[in-house]
Amino acid sequence: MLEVSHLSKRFSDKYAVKNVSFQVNQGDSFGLLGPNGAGKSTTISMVTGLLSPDEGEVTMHGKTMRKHPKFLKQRIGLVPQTIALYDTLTARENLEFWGTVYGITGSKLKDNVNWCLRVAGLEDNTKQLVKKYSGGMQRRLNIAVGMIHRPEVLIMDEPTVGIDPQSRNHILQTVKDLNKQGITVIYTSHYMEEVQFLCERLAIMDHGQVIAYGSLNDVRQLAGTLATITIEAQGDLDSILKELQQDLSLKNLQNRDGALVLQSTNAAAAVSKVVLAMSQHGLQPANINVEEPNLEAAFLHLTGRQLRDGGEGAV
Ligand SMILES: Nc1ncnc2c1ncn2[C@@H]1O[C@H](COP(=O)(O)OP(=O)(O)OP(=O)(O)O)[C@@H](O)[C@H]1O
Repeated sequence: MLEVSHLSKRFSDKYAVKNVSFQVNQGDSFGLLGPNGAGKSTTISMVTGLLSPDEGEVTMHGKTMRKHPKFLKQRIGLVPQTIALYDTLTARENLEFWGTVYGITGSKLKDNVNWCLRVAGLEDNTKQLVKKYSGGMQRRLNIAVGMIHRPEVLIMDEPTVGIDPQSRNHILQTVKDLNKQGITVIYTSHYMEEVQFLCERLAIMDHGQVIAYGSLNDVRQLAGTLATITIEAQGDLDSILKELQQDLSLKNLQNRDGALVLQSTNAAAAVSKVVLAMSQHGLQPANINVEEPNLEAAFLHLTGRQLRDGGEGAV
């Protein structure tokens, strides 16, 4: 549906984006993950037609941004990193203003405004001036403004930067709900937890280049790390340990103080195998804990660096 192929952009003689390619399918929730300065915003600016690439092409439904900018811009919405609202207007007035900028008028404008207010969860606050809104509500309205022309793809450039954890969780849930309603989402972030929570497919960027690309599971497992599963149960664990050791997909099985500990590349399948074996031996599993390999480990493996310093960005 949306194809980014071999995009490059230089500022002076330095590459901000170099040979970046990825594909976003209809209904995807696609993540663009990378540390500050990786080239995410520059990529997004080219995908939305705000910046012309030095090389490469952005194509949607077979039409290129270079030749058909209007066609693509009508189908792409952008939620910028900074809040772009008039705080002396109400939410409805802000949406009406941005709607007219897109050339939408009359009953279509009214319908679109009402739809945006509903999906952003702001229906009860339409008459309040935006300057009276909390930071989280302003962020939600900022998202709504990006959707006023009802785009097929909504691109979000780090929409949770600088907001409190409660508002962040609300925004993440809003994005998830929008995607469930069929809106294709491209979500950029330097928080791996957000991308893990929201996205099924992703590209990791570093120093202007895509260094990993694919499904969340594929990218997570680039580091080669296995999920670690711990299942506590009362009873004779040693007898089922021997049986489970026959299954080559279950690795490093141990009986550790009344808990079965094992590793696997497919945690869900492993848990159901162990739980089934336990119930066949009359054991009652309790406290199942799965530690999945994560994107942080994949980034560390690929670059030798941490994606972030830690502390921020917990979901
Ligand atoms: N207009 C510009 N002129 C010169 N250099 C730029 C310009 N825009 C971006 N850059 C540089 O290009 C590189 C990529 O920046 P970009 O903003 O795309 O990264 P990012 O991944 O979005 O990071 P952030 O989250 O900090 O915005 C950085 O080194 C940045 O300093």
